[in-house]
Amino acid sequence: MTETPPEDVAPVVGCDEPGSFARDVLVTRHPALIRQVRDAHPYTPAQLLALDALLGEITEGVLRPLPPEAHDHAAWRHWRMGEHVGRSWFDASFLWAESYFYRRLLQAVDYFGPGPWQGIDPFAPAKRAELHSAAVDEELHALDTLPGLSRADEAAALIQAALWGNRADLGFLTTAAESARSTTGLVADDTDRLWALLGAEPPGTVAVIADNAGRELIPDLVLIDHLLRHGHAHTVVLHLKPQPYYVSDATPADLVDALRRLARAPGHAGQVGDRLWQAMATGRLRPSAHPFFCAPLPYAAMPDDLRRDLAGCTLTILKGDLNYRRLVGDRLWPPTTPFDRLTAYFPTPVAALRTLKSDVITGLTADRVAELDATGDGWRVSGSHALVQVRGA
Ligand SMILES: O=P(O)(O)OC[C@H]1O[C@](O)(CO)[C@@H](O)[C@@H]1O
Repeated sequence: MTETPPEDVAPVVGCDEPGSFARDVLVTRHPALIRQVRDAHPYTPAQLLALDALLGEITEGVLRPLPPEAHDHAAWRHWRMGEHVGRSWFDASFLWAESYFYRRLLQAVDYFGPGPWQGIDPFAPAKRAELHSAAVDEELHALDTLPGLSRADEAAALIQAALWGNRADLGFLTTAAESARSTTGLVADDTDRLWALLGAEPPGTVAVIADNAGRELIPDLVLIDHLLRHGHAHTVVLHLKPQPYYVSDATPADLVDALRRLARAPGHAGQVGDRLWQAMATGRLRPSAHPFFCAPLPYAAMPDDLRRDLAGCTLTILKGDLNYRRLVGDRLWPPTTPFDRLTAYFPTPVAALRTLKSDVITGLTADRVAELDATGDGWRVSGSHALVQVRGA
């Protein structure tokens, strides 16, 4: 029997449904973020005016285009900006509206210049405060327990740390109630399959598509050190965002800050930091920041150069909620839709490590979904649940 391809039936996540999670992000989080950014730096009258105009536009107005002189105007035209201009923000898909929101926020604060504000990350104060917090001190100190663990226990601990590190997302924490929620469990756990894929001989190149800086990137880097050190990868390509995005997403500047924080830490964390510093110098850890990582599109639409770059890798590890949405297409799939089927297009085997912070979910059994729904705790969006899902070769 042929099954109906799920692509034909699953709607793209939109923002127009009253009471939906996506609509709430636009109605509540984006205005809150603009207010936060307003106070982040000593902005000029023109920048404050531009931020206020953006606030008015996203709440009551219609979507406006990027200025024609913007360096990426052509890219956004290609990404269908024209179709959205003059319409309500709520008419756009969730993925498109969020991505464009962050681009316009950077425009308002002159991030791309020219001028003195060029390259000043509006989210840097929040990222920096987190990176230098007592919580990170404690997490770095906790790494001193790793040398006492067996290789298998260390591997398991590092996957858990990288997985739950995804919960530390500054955008997600805009609403205080959410930060208070506790974690419960994994809705899917393919960790064994992940390690099986990482056992390739000889070790090849592993791609890691990073998510957040600071408290998420640090455990990611510790995992990367483990992969390099124990022969799971000869080289790791770490894909970062080329510009500030979704508040805390890691840019190359955030990678540098995290490496410095690790390298200057006492104990085991410092040793990890030194090794990674060295791995950067030898090219075994290679950062990359392709513009497509800030595009408002699913990964199925990735450009050929990125596809070619990834295609040489033995595995791609994707961190976080947004990467998961882009991986499976940001559609409201029936949750039992096979993850393998939806990710078959991806040029390498994939492993998604994500805490659940939006409606999209795939690859579960009907019983598991019923069980989760019965808890009534908003398991899809609250960040209380996580998953490790893997598609092999
Ligand atoms: O940092 P992550 O895990 O990608 O999460 C970002 C998530 O936050 C949101 O921007 C808002 O909750 C989601 O749309 C997005 O998927």
